[in-house]
Amino acid sequence: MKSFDFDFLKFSWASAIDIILVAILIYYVYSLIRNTLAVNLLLGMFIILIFYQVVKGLHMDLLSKIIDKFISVGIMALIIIFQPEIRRFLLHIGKSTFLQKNKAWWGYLFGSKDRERDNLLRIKPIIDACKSMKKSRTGALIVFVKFYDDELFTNSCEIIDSKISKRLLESIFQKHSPLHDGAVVIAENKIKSASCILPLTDNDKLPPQFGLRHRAGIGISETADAVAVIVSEETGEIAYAKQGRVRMNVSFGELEKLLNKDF
Ligand SMILES: Nc1ncnc2c1ncn2[C@@H]1O[C@H](COP(=O)(O)OP(=O)(O)OP(=O)(O)O)[C@@H](O)[C@H]1O
Repeated sequence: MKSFDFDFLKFSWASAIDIILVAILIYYVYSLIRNTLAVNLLLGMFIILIFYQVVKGLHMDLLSKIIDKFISVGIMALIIIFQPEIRRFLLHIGKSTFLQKNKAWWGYLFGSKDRERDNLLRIKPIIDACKSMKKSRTGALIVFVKFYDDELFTNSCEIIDSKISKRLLESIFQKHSPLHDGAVVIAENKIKSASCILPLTDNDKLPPQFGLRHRAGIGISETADAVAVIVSEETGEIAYAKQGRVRMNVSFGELEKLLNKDF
């Protein structure tokens, strides 16, 4: 009689590490795609995979061949569909490395006090502009990126490349300015461009009051390593978008802390 092979039940340290790493990977993927349409896509794939296993188990050759072909083409399709998530995932891994996380060490080696002071100086005009735009109910969308990606922004943007200033931000967003439509992009310590058309998020779980400005702010935080500050024209409320998630009603104290951390 044929005996069962229980070899696969042998458990080693390598298996334990393997399981832990897979659990961490699943957690990372889940936290990146949570509240996005990618969850539905992943669920759809999962259902197809289960169906494939059932069909294969029942030896339904024709159907399993069709699904097999579909899956092999599907891998390419998945890379295209999940391109923003894959990009974010890789950026996230890069940003979470030991040296990146321990900025104190970088600062110690390369003069953190100066950097902190520079940071506050650079953030202050933005906070002041937001305060005044909130008061005057001027809608604004400001995107912060570490490195300006020509491919992502130059198509629709008006290049500015100027020092960050409160009055410049206010005049860009005031209603009669020809540049007020779209987003301002701040990178490398400069107002790089204005009037930028950004990709809109297709998240269908956002509150109904979110219009295009909010959707564009959230959209760019999903597709690029960017954060966005949104000043609502309707309510004057400040929102902060990061990694596809949005924080509403952000106070100026919080905004300063968030920008100091992320920008
Ligand atoms: N794809 C886009 N990229 C950048 N900015 C955009 C985009 N689409 C719309 N906007 C900006 O959003 C403005 C329209 O905002 P809308 O009223 O739809 O937004 P909202 O999210 O409801 O915000 P508010 O509370 O300010 O009304 C446009 O005038 C334009 O400046």
